[in-house]
Amino acid sequence: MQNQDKAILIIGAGNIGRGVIGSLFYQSGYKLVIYDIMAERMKKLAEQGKYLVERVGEEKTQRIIVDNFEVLDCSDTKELIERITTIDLVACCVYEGAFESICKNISEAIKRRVTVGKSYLNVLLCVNALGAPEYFNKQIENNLVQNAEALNYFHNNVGICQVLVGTAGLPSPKELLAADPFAVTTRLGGYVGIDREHFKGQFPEVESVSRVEKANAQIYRKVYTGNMKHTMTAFMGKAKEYEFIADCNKDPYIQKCVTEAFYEAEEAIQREFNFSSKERQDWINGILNIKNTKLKDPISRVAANPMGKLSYHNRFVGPALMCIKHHIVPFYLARGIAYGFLYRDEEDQESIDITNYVQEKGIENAIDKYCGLKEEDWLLKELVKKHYEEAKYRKSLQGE
Ligand SMILES: NC(=O)C1=CN([C@@H]2O[C@H](COP(=O)(O)OP(=O)(O)OC[C@H]3O[C@@H](n4cnc5c(N)ncnc54)[C@H](O)[C@@H]3O)[C@@H](O)[C@H]2O)C=CC1
Ligand SMILES: O=P(O)(O)OC[C@H]1O[C@](O)(CO)[C@@H](O)[C@@H]1O
Repeated sequence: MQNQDKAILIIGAGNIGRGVIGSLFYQSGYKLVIYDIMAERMKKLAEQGKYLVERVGEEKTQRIIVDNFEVLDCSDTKELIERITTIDLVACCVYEGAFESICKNISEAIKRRVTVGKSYLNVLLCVNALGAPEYFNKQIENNLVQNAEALNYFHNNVGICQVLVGTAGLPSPKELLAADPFAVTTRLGGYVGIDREHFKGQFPEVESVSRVEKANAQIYRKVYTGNMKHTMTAFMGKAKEYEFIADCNKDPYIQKCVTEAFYEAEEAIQREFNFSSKERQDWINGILNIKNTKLKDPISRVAANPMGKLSYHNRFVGPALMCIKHHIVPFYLARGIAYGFLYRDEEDQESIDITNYVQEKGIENAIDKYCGLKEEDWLLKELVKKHYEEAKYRKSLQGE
Protein backbone atom coordinates (compact mmCIF):
# COMPACT_ATOMS: atom_id res chain seq x y z
CA MET A 1 0.00 0.00 0.00
CA GLN A 2 1.54 3.34 -1.03
CA ASN A 3 1.54 6.20 1.45
CA GLN A 4 -0.02 9.03 -0.54
CA ASP A 5 1.28 11.64 1.92
CA LYS A 6 4.83 11.16 0.71
CA ALA A 7 5.42 12.93 -2.56
CA ILE A 8 8.43 14.12 -4.51
CA LEU A 9 8.23 16.63 -7.33
CA ILE A 10 10.64 15.70 -10.10
CA ILE A 11 11.64 18.50 -12.45
CA GLY A 12 13.22 16.96 -15.56
CA ALA A 13 11.82 13.52 -16.27
CA GLY A 14 14.78 12.10 -18.17
CA ASN A 15 17.20 9.29 -17.39
CA ILE A 16 17.93 10.46 -13.86
CA GLY A 17 14.54 11.97 -13.03
CA ARG A 18 12.48 8.98 -14.16
CA GLY A 19 15.03 6.23 -14.03
CA VAL A 20 17.14 6.82 -10.93
CA ILE A 21 15.46 9.29 -8.53
CA GLY A 22 11.93 8.41 -9.63
CA SER A 23 12.29 4.66 -9.30
CA LEU A 24 14.08 4.76 -5.92
CA PHE A 25 11.55 7.10 -4.29
CA TYR A 26 8.69 5.16 -5.87
CA GLN A 27 9.98 1.94 -4.34
CA SER A 28 10.03 3.61 -0.93
CA GLY A 29 6.38 4.59 -1.16
CA TYR A 30 6.60 8.07 -2.62
CA LYS A 31 4.15 9.37 -5.16
CA LEU A 32 6.02 11.01 -8.05
CA VAL A 33 4.80 14.32 -9.39
CA ILE A 34 6.57 14.84 -12.70
CA TYR A 35 7.28 18.02 -14.61
CA ASP A 36 9.18 18.25 -17.90
CA ILE A 37 9.07 20.73 -20.76
CA MET A 38 8.63 18.03 -23.42
CA ALA A 39 4.88 18.52 -23.64
CA GLU A 40 3.98 15.83 -26.19
CA ARG A 41 6.13 13.23 -24.56
CA MET A 42 4.73 14.00 -21.13
CA LYS A 43 1.19 13.67 -22.46
CA LYS A 44 2.09 10.19 -23.69
CA LEU A 45 3.73 9.29 -20.39
CA ALA A 46 0.56 10.33 -18.54
CA GLU A 47 -1.58 8.23 -20.88
CA GLN A 48 0.73 5.24 -20.51
CA GLY A 49 0.46 5.52 -16.71
CA LYS A 50 3.56 3.42 -15.99
CA TYR A 51 7.12 2.87 -17.15
CA LEU A 52 9.85 0.31 -16.84
CA VAL A 53 13.17 0.75 -15.07
CA GLU A 54 15.78 -1.87 -15.77
CA ARG A 55 18.80 -2.04 -13.43
CA VAL A 56 21.69 -3.91 -14.94
CA GLY A 57 24.34 -5.50 -12.74
CA GLU A 58 27.14 -7.96 -13.36
CA GLU A 59 25.33 -10.90 -11.81
CA LYS A 60 21.69 -9.99 -12.23
CA THR A 61 19.24 -7.57 -13.74
CA GLN A 62 16.28 -6.09 -11.88
CA ARG A 63 13.15 -4.81 -13.54
CA ILE A 64 10.56 -2.68 -11.86
CA ILE A 65 7.43 -0.96 -13.08
CA VAL A 66 6.84 2.56 -11.79
CA ASP A 67 3.13 3.34 -11.77
CA ASN A 68 2.41 5.78 -8.97
CA PHE A 69 2.88 9.13 -10.63
CA GLU A 70 1.15 12.21 -11.92
CA VAL A 71 2.35 14.34 -14.81
CA LEU A 72 1.95 18.11 -14.57
CA ASP A 73 0.71 20.36 -17.32
CA CYS A 74 3.68 22.19 -18.81
CA SER A 75 1.85 24.54 -21.17
CA ASP A 76 2.67 27.17 -18.56
CA THR A 77 4.28 27.14 -15.11
CA LYS A 78 1.04 27.57 -13.13
CA GLU A 79 0.72 23.96 -11.98
CA LEU A 80 4.44 23.67 -11.35
CA ILE A 81 4.49 26.70 -9.04
CA GLU A 82 1.36 25.44 -7.25
CA ARG A 83 3.02 22.11 -6.58
CA ILE A 84 6.32 23.59 -5.39
CA THR A 85 4.14 25.48 -2.93
CA THR A 86 2.65 22.33 -1.44
CA ILE A 87 5.21 19.56 -1.96
CA ASP A 88 8.18 19.68 0.41
CA LEU A 89 10.70 17.76 -1.67
CA VAL A 90 11.74 18.84 -5.16
CA ALA A 91 14.36 17.03 -7.26
CA CYS A 92 15.91 18.96 -10.15
CA CYS A 93 17.21 16.43 -12.66
CA VAL A 94 18.18 18.72 -15.52
CA TYR A 95 21.19 20.31 -17.20
CA GLU A 96 22.44 23.83 -16.44
CA GLY A 97 20.38 25.49 -19.18
CA ALA A 98 17.26 24.89 -17.10
CA PHE A 99 18.57 26.34 -13.83
CA GLU A 100 17.47 29.95 -14.30
CA SER A 101 13.82 29.18 -15.06
CA ILE A 102 13.63 26.63 -12.24
CA CYS A 103 14.98 29.21 -9.78
CA LYS A 104 12.31 31.63 -10.95
CA ASN A 105 9.56 29.10 -10.31
CA ILE A 106 10.96 28.11 -6.93
CA SER A 107 11.13 31.80 -5.96
CA GLU A 108 7.46 32.31 -6.88
CA ALA A 109 6.50 29.23 -4.89
CA ILE A 110 8.48 30.43 -1.87
CA LYS A 111 6.45 33.65 -1.82
CA ARG A 112 3.31 31.52 -1.67
CA ARG A 113 4.67 29.08 0.89
CA VAL A 114 5.05 32.00 3.30
CA THR A 115 1.38 32.88 2.97
CA VAL A 116 0.12 29.31 3.37
CA GLY A 117 2.45 28.66 6.31
CA LYS A 118 4.31 25.70 4.84
CA SER A 119 7.43 24.64 6.70
CA TYR A 120 10.55 23.13 5.19
CA LEU A 121 11.24 22.81 1.49
CA ASN A 122 14.22 20.87 0.22
CA VAL A 123 15.50 21.25 -3.32
CA LEU A 124 17.67 18.34 -4.43
CA LEU A 125 20.12 19.27 -7.18
CA CYS A 126 20.68 15.98 -8.95
CA VAL A 127 23.29 17.36 -11.31
CA ASN A 128 26.95 16.97 -12.21
CA ALA A 129 27.27 20.72 -12.74
CA LEU A 130 29.78 22.29 -10.37
CA GLY A 131 28.64 25.24 -8.26
CA ALA A 132 24.93 24.45 -8.68
CA PRO A 133 23.93 25.17 -5.04
CA GLU A 134 25.76 28.51 -5.13
CA TYR A 135 23.95 29.40 -8.34
CA PHE A 136 20.52 28.46 -6.93
CA ASN A 137 21.12 30.33 -3.68
CA LYS A 138 22.25 33.49 -5.43
CA GLN A 139 19.55 33.43 -8.07
CA ILE A 140 16.72 32.82 -5.59
CA GLU A 141 18.04 35.49 -3.23
CA ASN A 142 18.11 37.97 -6.10
CA ASN A 143 14.57 37.03 -7.08
CA LEU A 144 13.34 37.56 -3.51
CA VAL A 145 15.33 40.66 -2.65
CA GLN A 146 12.21 42.88 -2.64
CA ASN A 147 10.29 40.54 -0.35
CA ALA A 148 11.86 40.45 3.10
CA GLU A 149 9.46 37.86 4.48
CA ALA A 150 10.03 35.43 1.61
CA LEU A 151 13.78 36.00 1.76
CA ASN A 152 13.78 35.25 5.45
CA TYR A 153 11.74 32.10 4.84
CA PHE A 154 14.21 31.07 2.15
CA HIS A 155 17.18 31.46 4.49
CA ASN A 156 15.59 29.57 7.34
CA ASN A 157 13.33 26.98 5.75
CA VAL A 158 14.71 26.03 2.36
CA GLY A 159 17.50 23.50 1.88
CA ILE A 160 19.37 23.75 -1.39
CA CYS A 161 21.17 20.42 -1.49
CA GLN A 162 23.76 19.06 -3.85
CA VAL A 163 23.03 15.45 -4.71
CA LEU A 164 25.68 13.00 -5.87
CA VAL A 165 24.10 10.70 -8.40
CA GLY A 166 26.47 7.80 -8.64
CA THR A 167 24.34 5.71 -10.93
CA ALA A 168 24.36 5.97 -14.69
CA GLY A 169 20.94 6.38 -16.30
CA LEU A 170 20.45 5.82 -20.02
CA PRO A 171 17.72 5.09 -22.53
CA SER A 172 16.99 1.36 -22.57
CA PRO A 173 18.03 -0.90 -25.45
CA LYS A 174 15.85 -0.86 -28.59
CA GLU A 175 13.91 -4.02 -27.71
CA LEU A 176 12.72 -2.54 -24.43
CA LEU A 177 11.99 0.86 -25.94
CA ALA A 178 9.82 -0.76 -28.60
CA ALA A 179 7.54 -2.05 -25.85
CA ASP A 180 7.87 1.00 -23.61
CA PRO A 181 9.24 4.27 -25.04
CA PHE A 182 9.76 5.54 -21.49
CA ALA A 183 11.91 2.62 -20.32
CA VAL A 184 15.16 3.64 -18.63
CA THR A 185 18.17 1.46 -17.94
CA THR A 186 20.40 2.17 -14.96
CA ARG A 187 23.38 0.54 -13.36
CA LEU A 188 22.46 -1.77 -10.50
CA GLY A 189 24.35 -1.03 -7.31
CA GLY A 190 24.98 2.68 -7.63
CA TYR A 191 24.24 5.26 -4.97
CA VAL A 192 22.53 8.59 -4.44
CA GLY A 193 24.00 10.87 -1.76
CA ILE A 194 22.24 14.01 -0.51
CA ASP A 195 24.11 16.88 1.16
CA ARG A 196 23.36 16.42 4.86
CA GLU A 197 24.53 19.84 5.99
CA HIS A 198 21.99 21.83 4.02
CA PHE A 199 19.02 19.47 4.26
CA LYS A 200 16.23 20.91 6.44
CA GLY A 201 13.96 18.79 8.58
CA GLN A 202 13.40 15.08 8.43
CA PHE A 203 15.61 13.21 6.00
CA PRO A 204 13.74 10.93 3.55
CA GLU A 205 14.09 7.24 4.20
CA VAL A 206 14.74 5.77 0.81
CA GLU A 207 16.77 2.69 0.01
CA SER A 208 20.10 3.45 -1.71
CA VAL A 209 19.72 7.14 -0.83
CA SER A 210 22.04 8.34 1.92
CA ARG A 211 23.26 11.56 3.51
CA VAL A 212 26.72 12.72 2.60
CA GLU A 213 29.15 14.97 4.42
CA LYS A 214 31.32 17.56 2.65
CA ALA A 215 29.05 17.51 -0.37
CA ASN A 216 30.92 20.33 -2.10
CA ALA A 217 34.25 18.52 -1.91
CA GLN A 218 32.51 15.31 -2.94
CA ILE A 219 30.92 16.73 -6.08
CA TYR A 220 34.31 18.10 -7.20
CA ARG A 221 35.85 14.70 -6.55
CA LYS A 222 33.08 12.91 -8.42
CA VAL A 223 33.21 15.16 -11.48
CA TYR A 224 37.01 15.62 -11.64
CA THR A 225 37.83 11.94 -11.14
CA GLY A 226 34.79 9.70 -11.88
CA ASN A 227 33.02 11.69 -14.59
CA MET A 228 36.36 12.71 -16.09
CA LYS A 229 37.46 9.09 -16.35
CA HIS A 230 34.17 8.07 -17.89
CA THR A 231 34.26 10.86 -20.48
CA MET A 232 37.93 10.29 -21.30
CA THR A 233 37.11 6.63 -21.89
CA ALA A 234 34.44 7.74 -24.35
CA PHE A 235 36.69 10.26 -26.15
CA MET A 236 39.48 7.72 -26.54
CA GLY A 237 37.08 4.93 -27.43
CA LYS A 238 35.63 6.94 -30.28
CA ALA A 239 39.10 7.36 -31.78
CA LYS A 240 39.28 3.56 -31.90
CA GLU A 241 35.77 3.35 -33.32
CA TYR A 242 34.23 1.49 -30.42
CA GLU A 243 30.52 1.91 -29.77
CA PHE A 244 30.01 1.17 -26.07
CA ILE A 245 31.94 2.06 -22.90
CA ALA A 246 32.21 -1.63 -22.03
CA ASP A 247 34.24 -2.16 -25.27
CA CYS A 248 36.65 0.65 -24.31
CA ASN A 249 37.09 -0.89 -20.87
CA LYS A 250 38.64 -3.94 -22.49
CA ASP A 251 41.25 -1.87 -24.34
CA PRO A 252 44.57 -1.89 -22.41
CA TYR A 253 45.86 1.40 -23.83
CA ILE A 254 42.65 3.27 -23.00
CA GLN A 255 42.55 1.69 -19.57
CA LYS A 256 46.13 2.68 -18.85
CA CYS A 257 45.57 6.30 -19.90
CA VAL A 258 42.27 6.85 -18.09
CA THR A 259 43.52 5.22 -14.90
CA GLU A 260 46.62 7.43 -14.88
CA ALA A 261 44.45 10.49 -15.49
CA PHE A 262 42.21 9.37 -12.64
CA TYR A 263 45.19 9.14 -10.27
CA GLU A 264 46.45 12.59 -11.28
CA ALA A 265 43.06 14.15 -10.62
CA GLU A 266 42.55 12.17 -7.44
CA GLU A 267 45.89 13.32 -6.04
CA ALA A 268 45.02 16.95 -6.80
CA ILE A 269 41.60 16.56 -5.17
CA GLN A 270 43.25 15.03 -2.13
CA ARG A 271 45.67 17.94 -1.76
CA GLU A 272 42.84 20.41 -2.22
CA PHE A 273 40.19 18.86 0.03
CA ASN A 274 42.09 16.58 2.38
CA PHE A 275 39.80 13.55 2.65
CA SER A 276 40.63 11.02 5.36
CA SER A 277 42.67 8.04 4.21
CA LYS A 278 39.63 5.78 4.51
CA GLU A 279 37.40 8.17 2.53
CA ARG A 280 40.13 8.35 -0.05
CA GLN A 281 40.70 4.61 -0.35
CA ASP A 282 36.96 3.86 -0.48
CA TRP A 283 36.57 6.32 -3.33
CA ILE A 284 39.51 4.94 -5.33
CA ASN A 285 38.27 1.37 -4.87
CA GLY A 286 34.70 2.39 -5.71
CA ILE A 287 35.63 4.04 -9.01
CA LEU A 288 38.34 1.67 -10.18
CA ASN A 289 36.31 -1.43 -9.37
CA ILE A 290 33.07 -0.45 -11.08
CA LYS A 291 32.19 -3.34 -13.33
CA ASN A 292 29.59 -2.80 -15.96
CA THR A 293 30.37 -5.18 -18.76
CA LYS A 294 26.65 -5.88 -19.22
CA LEU A 295 25.56 -2.24 -19.49
CA LYS A 296 25.22 -1.11 -23.10
CA ASP A 297 26.24 2.50 -22.42
CA PRO A 298 26.90 4.23 -25.77
CA ILE A 299 29.99 6.41 -26.18
CA SER A 300 27.73 9.00 -27.84
CA ARG A 301 25.80 9.52 -24.58
CA VAL A 302 28.82 9.70 -22.31
CA ALA A 303 30.69 12.15 -24.56
CA ALA A 304 27.63 14.28 -25.38
CA ASN A 305 27.96 18.07 -24.93
CA PRO A 306 31.74 18.07 -25.52
CA MET A 307 31.88 21.88 -25.42
CA GLY A 308 30.67 21.87 -21.84
CA LYS A 309 32.94 19.00 -20.95
CA LEU A 310 36.07 20.68 -22.36
CA SER A 311 35.27 24.05 -20.80
CA TYR A 312 37.38 25.83 -18.19
CA HIS A 313 35.59 24.79 -14.99
CA ASN A 314 34.62 21.32 -16.13
CA ARG A 315 35.94 17.79 -15.76
CA PHE A 316 39.24 18.02 -17.66
CA VAL A 317 40.60 21.56 -17.43
CA GLY A 318 39.34 21.85 -13.84
CA PRO A 319 41.40 18.94 -12.46
CA ALA A 320 44.34 19.68 -14.78
CA LEU A 321 44.67 23.21 -13.36
CA MET A 322 44.15 21.88 -9.86
CA CYS A 323 47.06 19.49 -10.52
CA ILE A 324 49.32 22.35 -11.57
CA LYS A 325 48.28 24.35 -8.50
CA HIS A 326 49.43 21.39 -6.38
CA HIS A 327 52.63 20.72 -8.36
CA ILE A 328 51.36 17.62 -10.15
CA VAL A 329 51.97 17.37 -13.91
CA PRO A 330 48.57 16.71 -15.59
CA PHE A 331 50.14 14.62 -18.30
CA TYR A 332 47.31 12.14 -18.86
CA LEU A 333 44.57 14.68 -18.18
CA ALA A 334 45.99 16.71 -21.05
CA ARG A 335 45.74 13.59 -23.20
CA GLY A 336 42.06 13.38 -22.27
CA ILE A 337 41.56 16.96 -23.47
CA ALA A 338 43.44 16.20 -26.68
CA TYR A 339 41.13 13.27 -27.46
CA GLY A 340 38.19 15.60 -26.78
CA PHE A 341 39.40 17.73 -29.70
CA LEU A 342 39.50 14.63 -31.87
CA TYR A 343 36.05 13.47 -30.85
CA ARG A 344 33.61 13.65 -33.75
CA ASP A 345 30.19 12.09 -33.94
CA GLU A 346 28.19 13.00 -37.06
CA GLU A 347 25.03 13.20 -34.93
CA ASP A 348 26.56 15.49 -32.33
CA GLN A 349 26.60 19.08 -33.57
CA GLU A 350 28.96 20.33 -30.86
CA SER A 351 31.56 17.75 -31.79
CA ILE A 352 31.25 18.73 -35.45
CA ASP A 353 31.70 22.41 -34.60
CA ILE A 354 34.74 21.74 -32.43
CA THR A 355 36.52 19.50 -34.93
CA ASN A 356 35.71 21.87 -37.81
CA TYR A 357 37.17 24.74 -35.79
CA VAL A 358 40.35 22.76 -35.13
CA GLN A 359 40.58 22.01 -38.84
CA GLU A 360 40.17 25.67 -39.82
CA LYS A 361 41.99 27.53 -37.06
CA GLY A 362 44.38 24.98 -35.62
CA ILE A 363 44.56 23.22 -32.29
CA GLU A 364 46.12 26.14 -30.44
CA ASN A 365 43.25 28.50 -31.20
CA ALA A 366 40.78 25.73 -30.43
CA ILE A 367 42.31 25.19 -27.00
CA ASP A 368 42.00 28.92 -26.27
CA LYS A 369 38.42 29.05 -27.47
CA TYR A 370 36.95 25.91 -25.92
CA CYS A 371 39.08 25.43 -22.81
CA GLY A 372 39.32 29.14 -22.01
CA LEU A 373 42.98 28.77 -21.05
CA LYS A 374 44.95 31.91 -20.30
CA GLU A 375 48.50 32.98 -20.97
CA GLU A 376 49.70 31.60 -17.63
CA ASP A 377 48.26 28.17 -18.44
CA TRP A 378 50.97 27.67 -21.07
CA LEU A 379 52.09 24.32 -19.67
CA LEU A 380 48.67 22.73 -20.03
CA LYS A 381 48.27 24.21 -23.51
CA GLU A 382 51.60 22.79 -24.61
CA LEU A 383 50.77 19.35 -23.23
CA VAL A 384 47.38 19.28 -24.96
CA LYS A 385 48.94 20.40 -28.25
CA LYS A 386 51.55 17.65 -28.17
CA HIS A 387 49.07 14.97 -27.15
CA TYR A 388 46.73 16.10 -29.89
CA GLU A 389 49.40 15.65 -32.55
CA GLU A 390 50.27 12.25 -31.16
CA ALA A 391 46.62 11.17 -30.94
CA LYS A 392 46.05 12.24 -34.53
CA TYR A 393 49.10 10.26 -35.59
CA ARG A 394 47.98 7.15 -33.69
CA LYS A 395 44.55 7.44 -35.28
CA SER A 396 46.07 7.72 -38.76
CA LEU A 397 47.97 4.46 -38.17
CA GLN A 398 44.68 2.64 -37.54
CA GLY A 399 43.63 3.18 -41.14
CA GLU A 400 46.74 1.48 -42.48
N1 LIG B 1 22.51 10.18 -16.98
C1 LIG B 1 23.37 9.95 -16.02
O1 LIG B 1 23.96 8.87 -15.94
C2 LIG B 1 23.66 10.99 -14.98
C3 LIG B 1 23.25 12.29 -15.10
N2 LIG B 1 23.53 13.18 -14.11
C4 LIG B 1 23.05 14.54 -14.19
O2 LIG B 1 21.61 14.52 -14.15
C5 LIG B 1 21.08 15.61 -14.89
C6 LIG B 1 20.05 15.06 -15.89
O3 LIG B 1 20.69 14.13 -16.74
P1 LIG B 1 19.84 13.08 -17.58
O4 LIG B 1 18.65 12.65 -16.82
O5 LIG B 1 20.78 12.07 -18.07
O6 LIG B 1 19.38 13.99 -18.79
P2 LIG B 1 18.10 13.81 -19.72
O7 LIG B 1 18.36 14.61 -20.93
O8 LIG B 1 17.76 12.37 -19.87
O9 LIG B 1 16.92 14.49 -18.89
C7 LIG B 1 16.81 15.86 -18.67
C8 LIG B 1 15.34 16.23 -18.81
O10 LIG B 1 15.19 17.58 -18.40
C9 LIG B 1 14.17 18.13 -19.21
N3 LIG B 1 14.23 19.59 -19.11
C10 LIG B 1 15.04 20.45 -19.77
N4 LIG B 1 14.77 21.71 -19.38
C11 LIG B 1 13.78 21.65 -18.45
C12 LIG B 1 13.08 22.60 -17.69
N5 LIG B 1 13.33 23.90 -17.78
N6 LIG B 1 12.15 22.16 -16.83
C13 LIG B 1 11.88 20.84 -16.71
N7 LIG B 1 12.50 19.89 -17.42
C14 LIG B 1 13.44 20.28 -18.28
C15 LIG B 1 14.44 17.57 -20.58
O11 LIG B 1 13.32 17.68 -21.41
C16 LIG B 1 14.82 16.14 -20.25
O12 LIG B 1 13.70 15.28 -20.28
C17 LIG B 1 22.29 16.29 -15.54
O13 LIG B 1 22.63 17.42 -14.78
C18 LIG B 1 23.39 15.23 -15.50
O14 LIG B 1 24.67 15.81 -15.42
C19 LIG B 1 24.16 12.84 -12.97
C20 LIG B 1 24.61 11.58 -12.80
C21 LIG B 1 24.34 10.56 -13.75
O1 LIG C 1 26.29 14.38 -19.07
P1 LIG C 1 26.97 14.35 -17.75
O2 LIG C 1 26.92 15.60 -16.98
O3 LIG C 1 28.34 13.74 -17.87
O4 LIG C 1 26.15 13.33 -16.84
C1 LIG C 1 26.03 12.01 -17.13
C2 LIG C 1 27.16 11.19 -16.54
O5 LIG C 1 27.07 10.96 -15.16
C3 LIG C 1 27.40 9.60 -14.87
O6 LIG C 1 26.33 8.82 -14.52
C4 LIG C 1 28.30 9.53 -13.71
O7 LIG C 1 27.78 10.28 -12.68
C5 LIG C 1 27.88 9.04 -16.15
O8 LIG C 1 27.46 7.73 -16.31
C6 LIG C 1 27.23 9.87 -17.17
O9 LIG C 1 27.93 9.89 -18.33
